[in-house]
Amino acid sequence: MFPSITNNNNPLPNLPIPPSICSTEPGTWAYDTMSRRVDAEILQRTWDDNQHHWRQWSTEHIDVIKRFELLRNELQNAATTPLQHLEKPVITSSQREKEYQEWQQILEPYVSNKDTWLTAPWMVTEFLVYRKLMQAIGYWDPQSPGYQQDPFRAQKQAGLHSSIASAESVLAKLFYQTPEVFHEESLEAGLALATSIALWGNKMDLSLWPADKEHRNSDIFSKILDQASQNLLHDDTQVLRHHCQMLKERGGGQVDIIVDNAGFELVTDLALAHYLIESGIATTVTFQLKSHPTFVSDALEKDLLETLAYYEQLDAAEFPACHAAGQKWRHFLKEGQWKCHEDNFWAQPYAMWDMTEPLRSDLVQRCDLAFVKGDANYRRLLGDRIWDYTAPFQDVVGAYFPCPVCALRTLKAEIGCGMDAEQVNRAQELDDQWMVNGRFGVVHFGTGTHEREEHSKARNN
Ligand SMILES: O=P(O)(O)OC[C@@]1(O)O[C@H](CO)[C@@H](O)[C@@H]1O
Repeated sequence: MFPSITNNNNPLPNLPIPPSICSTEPGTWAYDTMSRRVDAEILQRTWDDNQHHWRQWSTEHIDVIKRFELLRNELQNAATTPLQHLEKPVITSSQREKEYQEWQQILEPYVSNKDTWLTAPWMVTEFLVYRKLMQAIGYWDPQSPGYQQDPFRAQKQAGLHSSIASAESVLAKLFYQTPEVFHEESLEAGLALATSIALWGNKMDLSLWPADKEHRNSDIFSKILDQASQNLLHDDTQVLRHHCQMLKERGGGQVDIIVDNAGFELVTDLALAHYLIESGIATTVTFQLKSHPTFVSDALEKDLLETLAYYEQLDAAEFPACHAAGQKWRHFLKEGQWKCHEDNFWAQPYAMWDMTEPLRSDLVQRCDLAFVKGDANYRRLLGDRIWDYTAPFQDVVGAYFPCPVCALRTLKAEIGCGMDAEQVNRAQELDDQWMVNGRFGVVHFGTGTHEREEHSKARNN
């Protein structure tokens, strides 16, 4: 078995690497996703939202509808359709060439092995759906009417607009009802609240909970936050607090947020980033974002900028906390306290121990703490492999990650580590869907490889 698909010399987990999750077992979430859900729910909804444009777009140059239907057809026959390499795209930059070559390398073992959409690792096939969708609409082809067009735009906007009541309540709670949290020396209450908001924001994922206008006026999120502590299956908030305290005492560090979904979850990440700057934990927060639309709601830089623009123009009388936050966020961005970075790696199925360059070296040399948001990113932290649920997070992730890392994840896939056996038993007894319905969450902290300390020691000697 090959633990790595890039054959690099990156550090690996500290335990033997278990097999990958595939989508061959009926009754599992992976099987349901790849044999039904991506086609019948996700691509069907994408069709409903886009068919009007696509009918107009199909030109002699690119038949979007035909290519979209070919993809759907493959997925409708997922059990018998072997994976194929991607079509050679229009190469407009060295970045595009690199991305294409990386996909060739990712797919090669499964194409050679004649694996199908179900027998290849789930992580690879699920990311491939979205990569093929981008190719179908000509997302990178300047001649295509689909060039740089986000097929999930309507759903992302609905997510942003429909969650405004929840956002107003949560931003008021963090920034106005408890202003002392910013100045508190111990970081006790503020960090716990800000991370809890960002963690449970991950529950509101559009691919599972399609947004609609009906919810605009209801504050669903407060109820979720009220149940937060009883639904945590592992909580490293205290260890995280010690690390953040150290950063604050050093005058603030460079903190990254490896972002997951646009819409409400992104607002909760912006709230966390806001807290990190104002509390003095961070001098800079870098948002690590996807380089193309994927997994329906995953955020790109343009989604973050649209969110900010939407919040700052909200009526200050109706939504005072959202409006004020929007203005503050604009200031952070303008002053360089917030930065955005898109990278192909975040939209690819590599295990995180196969992180590509120059991203990995950047995290080693620059980043003092990376928050990793959401389920799909967490799956990649674990290489989407079947670890024992009780395997320590430090051995699985902390041992190889290029910098100190904190995962904030609600459970939406049958995978996990770092949980006490009693907590796993409790969740199993309470809910037979405990691994996939987003009801339960974890806060995990890992030290990372300490390469940065080693580099600076070597420099100083
Ligand atoms: O990353 P997120 O938004 O928290 O969750 C992504 C997700 O909805 O997609 C996959 C199934 O399609 C699972 O990893 C997970 O359930």
